[in-house]
Amino acid sequence: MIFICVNTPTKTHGIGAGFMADVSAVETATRTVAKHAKSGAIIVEKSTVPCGTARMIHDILRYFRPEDKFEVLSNPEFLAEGTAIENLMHPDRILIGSSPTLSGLQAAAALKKVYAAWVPIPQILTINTFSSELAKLVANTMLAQRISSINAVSAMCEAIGLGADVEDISLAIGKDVRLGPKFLRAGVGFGGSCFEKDILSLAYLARELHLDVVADYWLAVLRVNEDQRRRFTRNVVRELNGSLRGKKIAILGFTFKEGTNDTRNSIAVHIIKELASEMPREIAVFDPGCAPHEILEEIQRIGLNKDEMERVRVCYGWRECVQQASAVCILTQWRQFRGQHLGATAGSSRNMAMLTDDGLATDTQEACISEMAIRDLERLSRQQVEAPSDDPLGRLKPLPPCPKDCSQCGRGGREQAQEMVNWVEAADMMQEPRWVFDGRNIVNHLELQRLGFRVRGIGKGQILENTRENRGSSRKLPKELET
Ligand SMILES: NC(=O)c1ccc[n+]([C@@H]2O[C@H](COP(=O)([O-])OP(=O)(O)OC[C@H]3O[C@@H](n4cnc5c(N)ncnc54)[C@H](O)[C@@H]3O)[C@@H](O)[C@H]2O)c1
Ligand SMILES: O=c1ccn([C@@H]2O[C@H](COP(=O)(O)OP(=O)(O)O[C@H]3O[C@H](CO)[C@@H](O)[C@H](O)[C@H]3O)[C@@H](O)[C@H]2O)c(=O)[nH]1
Repeated sequence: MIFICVNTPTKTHGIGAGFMADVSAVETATRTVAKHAKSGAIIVEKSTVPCGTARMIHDILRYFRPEDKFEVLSNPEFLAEGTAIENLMHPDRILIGSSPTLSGLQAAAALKKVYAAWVPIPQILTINTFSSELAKLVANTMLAQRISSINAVSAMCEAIGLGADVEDISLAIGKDVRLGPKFLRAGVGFGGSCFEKDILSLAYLARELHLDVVADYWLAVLRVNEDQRRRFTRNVVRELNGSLRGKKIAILGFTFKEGTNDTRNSIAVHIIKELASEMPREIAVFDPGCAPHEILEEIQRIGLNKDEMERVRVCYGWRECVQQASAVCILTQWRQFRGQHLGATAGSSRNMAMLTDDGLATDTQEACISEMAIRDLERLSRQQVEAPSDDPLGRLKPLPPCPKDCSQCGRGGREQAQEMVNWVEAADMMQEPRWVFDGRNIVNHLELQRLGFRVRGIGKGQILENTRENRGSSRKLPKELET
């Protein structure tokens, strides 16, 4: 069995540029396979590809090896970055697409047997090749669609004000078993190397099939995502009185999501570009998962002009980043940003209501919940002892520890990069008006306000109203910032 897992980015030139998936790496890999594979080998297409790619692989093999027989299966990968091993060991499902011929079904059965070594049989689905290829694109598009839907709601909450809180809405609708609680976390939008390219690929297919309304429907998911991050940048500029000149902006979080060092198509990249055009004194960037030189290389690719680029500084720790900043923008959901002195729960007013001045829980319902949480924890830890190991054959090797002078860790070493943000200290280090723009709703907004920060989260109608009242300002904003 030969697995093809090469990259399939969006085409950047020629027909379909900006939409169609570029399958040239699959094509090249298939040629390599054609050169070396034993007759009868099963070729497993693991890359995310447009419908019909398995047939292309089959045609290439037939062209180069007309005498030999190969089966081509579609077996899309569903793992998410940061949880790859967990997703591999405990997948929701395994999808195997084959041709409906006897040899196709036999090949599918052979691959099923491989997975059956650790995946329960009912979770291994065998379907036809085209459905399998399409299912992968649809799965990613629908996950992204949920994020855009809740982000669209967050925009409405902010506009409504009056305490409308998107986190409360996520909680409320997620309890409906038909909707479920996952992928309802509002934020500055989704990034990464997969969602955008797969939506574009699905929309391109719809357009090719002359289904323009369908294509536009899927593309709206991306439009909401772009609007979400632009709205975030507009809000930063707007709250800083319409101009960033002379101000330092700290960016906490550069990777497209927590638990990875992947910066491909990160929301931070787009936001830094937009903020840089406002000519701030400095944009300081820090990410606990990403080597500073990698951040810099990625920013150099954004296409900032020389003047803009000179204003960007990549930092080795949060202190250096927030020092003298007028505003902090949190763009990735790293736990380190929640802070030493703040609760682990997000910035919802619902979570805050239970805290008194000394931080003790007063609400009996919340107290009850913590008791239940402790019981849950106990139950989980018991289950874990009984649960099968993630590595029953002992084949996974732990990563060797990082050397002291590791270039990936940078100047301050890994410890500095991993340090929790101390918001009390940050308050002293920052400049007025000490804004925190919480693009992932992860910090405790009330506690930060108590420390003297002005805080703006995503989809927090109430906080916007409070902030305005606190300032007692009826300042008129430039027209373009009002839109
Ligand atoms: N990254 C993810 O979390 C994820 C999850 C599910 C599916 N996918 C899909 O998996 C595929 C790969 O994604 P990725 O993120 O690993 O991409 P990647 O760019 O990180 O890795 C692709 C690798 O393929 C290699 N490669 C390219 N052409 C080759 C050739 N002809 N022969 C041998 N090697 C070749 C590249 O050198 C590179 O190491 C894509 O189709 C992607 O959509 C990715
Ligand atoms: O409620 C949510 C969940 C995620 N995100 C953002 O969405 C992006 C993507 O997150 P996630 O899906 O967890 O990471 P990926 O590694 O991109 O994984 C997706 O893309 C992979 C590649 O195709 C698929 O295999 C996975 O199933 C699919 O989840 C990140 O920027 C997240 O911050 C949100 O904003 N809100």
